Amino acid sequence: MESPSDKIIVPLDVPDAQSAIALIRSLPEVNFWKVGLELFVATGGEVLEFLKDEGKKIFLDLKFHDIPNTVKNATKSVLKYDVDLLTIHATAGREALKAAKEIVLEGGQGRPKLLAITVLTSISSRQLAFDLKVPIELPEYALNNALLAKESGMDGAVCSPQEAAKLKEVCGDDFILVCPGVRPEWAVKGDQERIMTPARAIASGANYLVIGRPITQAENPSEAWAKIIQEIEGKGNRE
Ligand SMILES: O=c1ccn([C@@H]2O[C@H](COP(=O)(O)O)[C@@H](O)[C@H]2O)c(=O)[nH]1
Repeated sequence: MESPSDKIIVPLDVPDAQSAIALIRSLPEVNFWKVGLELFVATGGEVLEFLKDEGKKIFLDLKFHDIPNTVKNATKSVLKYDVDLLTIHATAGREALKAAKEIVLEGGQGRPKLLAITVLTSISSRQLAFDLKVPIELPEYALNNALLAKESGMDGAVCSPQEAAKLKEVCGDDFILVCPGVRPEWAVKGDQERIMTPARAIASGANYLVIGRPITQAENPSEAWAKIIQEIEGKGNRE
């Protein structure tokens, strides 16, 4: 059985390879790292190669959102990095999602697993309705996007832990749910809108939690990591 530490993905939201490598070295207990837009735009594949050499798992969170042909070719370019997870916005549409899946299947490695972004965890119900003018409730919209992703061959979705239980129930156990928007009670929310504590997020059905600033910006990141693991194990949380 997977231990809580296998379920936590820590984002390398730093501006250069030097800072990324320092962070990776300072947290040897972390096995799964996320490389997102900030670091990938700055460094390309450099840190991905370092992570591979260190035997770490990689979530490449590039959140593709483009026409099918571009998503297909960008996914093809990702194959050379041999990463574990890759993200595409569900709102890129059915054809873009299917095109990405076809390219991964053609690659024959069974990787990366493809995850669709349902609704960014920084978006509130109010923003969805008033800024983005989406005329349905947020949980229903997230579920709709997850179902579109599943029908299009995606392996899973990125969602808020607040939507995880419903998405698991409807999309099934083998549909991987990766949840950012995770905040221990002692951490600040920052720009995240739809949050939940780590223990509750796991109990709600999240397969993986993405936890960044509560760990990486902590005075002692190793202690913050250990505290989160203890809270998930039920030793020390107040839930
Ligand atoms: O809906 C989404 C999709 C991706 N993210 C990414 O997760 C981390 C969260 O970091 P924190 O510091 O724990 O807020 C970050 O890299 C985002 O790009 C997300 O937050 N929400």
